[in-house]
Amino acid sequence: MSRIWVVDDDRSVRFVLAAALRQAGHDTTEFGSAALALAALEGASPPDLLFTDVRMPGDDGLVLLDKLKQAHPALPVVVMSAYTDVASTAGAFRGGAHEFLSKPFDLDEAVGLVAQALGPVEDDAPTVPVDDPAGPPGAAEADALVGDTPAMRTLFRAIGRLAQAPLSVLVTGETGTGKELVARALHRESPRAGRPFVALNTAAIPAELLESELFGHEAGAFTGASKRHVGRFEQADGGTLFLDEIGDMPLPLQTRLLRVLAEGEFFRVGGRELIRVDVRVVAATHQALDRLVEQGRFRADLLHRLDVVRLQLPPLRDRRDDIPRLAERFLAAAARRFKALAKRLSKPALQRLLAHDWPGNVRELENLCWRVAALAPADTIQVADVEAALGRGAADAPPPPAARWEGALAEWAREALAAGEGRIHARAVDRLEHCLFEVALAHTGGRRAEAAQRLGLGRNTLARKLRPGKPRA
Ligand SMILES: Nc1ncnc2c1ncn2[C@@H]1O[C@H](COP(=O)(O)OP(=O)(O)OP(=O)(O)O)[C@@H](O)[C@H]1O
Repeated sequence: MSRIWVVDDDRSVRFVLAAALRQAGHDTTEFGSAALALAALEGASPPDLLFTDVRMPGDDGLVLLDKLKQAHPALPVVVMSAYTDVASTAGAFRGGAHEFLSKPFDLDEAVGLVAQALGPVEDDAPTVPVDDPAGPPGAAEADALVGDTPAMRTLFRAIGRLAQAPLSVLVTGETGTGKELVARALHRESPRAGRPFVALNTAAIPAELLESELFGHEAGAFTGASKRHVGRFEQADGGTLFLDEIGDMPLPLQTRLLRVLAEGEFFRVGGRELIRVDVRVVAATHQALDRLVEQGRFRADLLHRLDVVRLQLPPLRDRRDDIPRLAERFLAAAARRFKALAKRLSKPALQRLLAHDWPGNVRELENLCWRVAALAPADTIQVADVEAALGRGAADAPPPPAARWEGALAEWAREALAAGEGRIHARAVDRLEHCLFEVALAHTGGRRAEAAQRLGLGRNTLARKLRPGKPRA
């Protein structure tokens, strides 16, 4: 039985939610305002989970969230709101909300969230369908790594052993091979399992926000920092911090991370209070970090610090024998979600799956299974269904690198034009050259002649362009 608090000024919402939670076996307490909940916290231990409305007289739900996160960073808070715009959801998640529930919400969904939040992994584990007539799989089953090939058995043993040791782990492997799932397993099986698992994808956060995302900031630390923000390191105190795509971390931040890992303490951005944390870091990358070190894009000493133990995940094409079981698992999950009987693969359809190369690895297989589960007309999946789904999959495959930056450039240009900015062409060319020169010089260890040659530029041209005073966007 878990202790759950419900904070909402709307008595009827409080009433129905608390009743549903009680019916699910939880011990619930209701509060009509943030102040009442905070007052109760003074004398009592915190609940296991708290639901709060956003708009309330007095302190609103986001202020309450902020205060709670300062006092109890590991407490999962579910923010409820009738206003589901980006500002509300972003505000809630920036404040460290565990989940955002749009009002009116389904009571089963709210109750299911509790099970998900208080399961062995405390963070944003994939949602388990709560309305499953056959009973939802436990979080452990939903998160379990499927694999029976020698490579995976070796991996599972390593995870079992490593989970107990307080060592940093570097998980490497192509995209979609299950790096995050491995990090979660390391946490779930570790003595830290009762504490938070916090994940941060370094590549998904703009460089200028990354530092405050990791280490937090004080109110007024920079323009727009109106409130104190508790960073991921603090949120993960006592638990595990999963740093995905670590190869994309900008160099200055790598230096800071290295220091924090060495000393176990840091200041929030703009802060004076020294924060001590006990965090196990699991980092992941799909890039060859050793190559990035050679190119001067990744600090060798940080690599050594993170790479105490390395877990290399095999691409799916190197463990094709796992494909049938994985497909079965994903088709069963889709069937549960669609409230239907699981579809089966015909022999030729399975052969087609086995023959595919899976550049997107397990994630690609998972997506394909969901597509055929939804689209195949009969209970038995035919090879034509797989072909059709693979065809669509190709369109969803990640674009080649050049197309990726062209897309980003187009987006930048659209925004600049919309904002009425000037000198767009000159600024774009300037940035493009700056980026090329930086990478080429890093690649050649600062040797300009070689950098020019590799770029296909004359030596003098490069020297001229690198001359100080050249306008920069
Ligand atoms: N061994 C596995 N058993 C079951 N499901 C798996 C396995 N490996 C991966 N998956 C599933 O495939 C999807 C991708 O896995 P995950 O996000 O862990 O990959 P990743 O390597 O971290 O990807 P990326 O590098 O793109 O971040 C997830 O939905 C995950 O649940």
